[in-house]
Amino acid sequence: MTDLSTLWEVGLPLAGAGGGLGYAKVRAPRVFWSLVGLPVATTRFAVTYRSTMDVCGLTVQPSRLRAFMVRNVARRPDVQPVPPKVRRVRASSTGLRVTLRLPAGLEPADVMAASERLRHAWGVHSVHVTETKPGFVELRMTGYDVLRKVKMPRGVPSGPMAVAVALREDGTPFVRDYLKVPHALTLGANQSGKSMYQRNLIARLARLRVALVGIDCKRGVEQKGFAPRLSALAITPEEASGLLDALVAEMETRFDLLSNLGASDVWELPDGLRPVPVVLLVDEVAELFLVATKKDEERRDRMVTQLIRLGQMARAAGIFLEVCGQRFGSDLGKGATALRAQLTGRVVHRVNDKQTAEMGLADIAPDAVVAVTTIPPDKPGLAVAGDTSGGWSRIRTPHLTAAEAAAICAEHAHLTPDIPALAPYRPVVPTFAKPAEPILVKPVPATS
Ligand SMILES: Nc1ncnc2c1ncn2[C@@H]1O[C@H](COP(=O)(O)OP(=O)(O)OP(=O)(O)O)[C@@H](O)[C@H]1O
Repeated sequence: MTDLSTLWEVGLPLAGAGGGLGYAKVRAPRVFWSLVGLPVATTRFAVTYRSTMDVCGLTVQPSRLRAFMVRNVARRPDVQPVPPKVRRVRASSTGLRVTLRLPAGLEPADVMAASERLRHAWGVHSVHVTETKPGFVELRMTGYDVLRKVKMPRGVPSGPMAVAVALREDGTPFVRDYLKVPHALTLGANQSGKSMYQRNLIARLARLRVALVGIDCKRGVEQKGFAPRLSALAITPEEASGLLDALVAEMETRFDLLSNLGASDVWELPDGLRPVPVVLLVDEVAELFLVATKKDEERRDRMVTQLIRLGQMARAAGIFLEVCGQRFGSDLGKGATALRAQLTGRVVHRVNDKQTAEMGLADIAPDAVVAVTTIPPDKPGLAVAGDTSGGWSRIRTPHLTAAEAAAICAEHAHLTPDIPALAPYRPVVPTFAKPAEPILVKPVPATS
């Protein structure tokens, strides 16, 4: 029997009567796309490429030399407009990727502006346009909504600190590369999928040679399950304050080492001398800013200062920040916006108001703010990821239960590095006592 949960809506281009191409929406398994939709869409692309580019306004007038050759050598009276040259076509389980060389007179923005027209012309779910190098663009076409049920593509991202944590709507993985973007902020309302994002991140990082450090002031409800793979965990604001002090001390020790060895960055050191990279995961940053008494205020100010110091300097020492929260504006308290400015990787899930979306994205990718406000509540895990280049994309994490993530952490517990400065915060991993062996009593007959 067909499992209805695996059915996908596939735009299936059909050859209609009279040679015209029709378009039918059918409910079909995802594999159907690979078996039928993809070959049909590829053929349709190949057959209609020139005419589609022409009607979508993506052709230019031929050069004089070309026009001369067409008329006098090929002996054709009409000289056709020239579309971009197709340099490469690659098919994948989610769609097609086509590399185009743009002729003089066309720019990537022209192709981007026509992407909606191309999508309809070829009957695919989406067409995304990316400039790969000057003069070249890549059309990424997907045959169905890849974010509906996320399946990560195979293959590992390159780089010692890079993990594929979610899928982009163009079918490519969203890679969190700490060497490119050292610190990041994840925002979202209740039930928007923030914990799922962190869970995926931890599950991927757990496999690398990296120390994971958690701050989860909700008494550890989110992060305690990952204890076997955590080098340190703080579950109260008091512990968080001590842990941040310890991390700053560790950063200073690492700078002493760099200075003694004449290096400016831990990645310049040979493998044997390089301190293990540390990723600090803060579950709900607002908890660190909350104050009830004057004494709390001092601790809060100290913690925020330490976080800002880590944000400003820790990258070179191999310490990276991954901060999560519902909101992150100046209303949190002193130092909030200074800290936010250090967290340049931004992932914003569904939020309760436009203002929160602006807190997350307005300073780095203003166009993305509107995209955040359109995230529907019935699609938890869907988010908008922005980067400092002003670009942004819709992403969604694969579904991963807390138990699955905890199992991955337990499996990779042997990779957990010991960092002496953080030793007082190393979580105690609960060991469950083995049930006692049942005592076998030899039955004695009642009559004996
Ligand atoms: N990528 C996803 N795919 C499918 N379901 C998801 C995804 N992300 C989150 N969910 C579901 O949405 C619900 C809320 O997710 P999650 O706990 O991560 O949200 P949250 O933002 O951390 O919420 P809170 O702030 O209340 O803790 C969960 O039931 C989870 O299973």
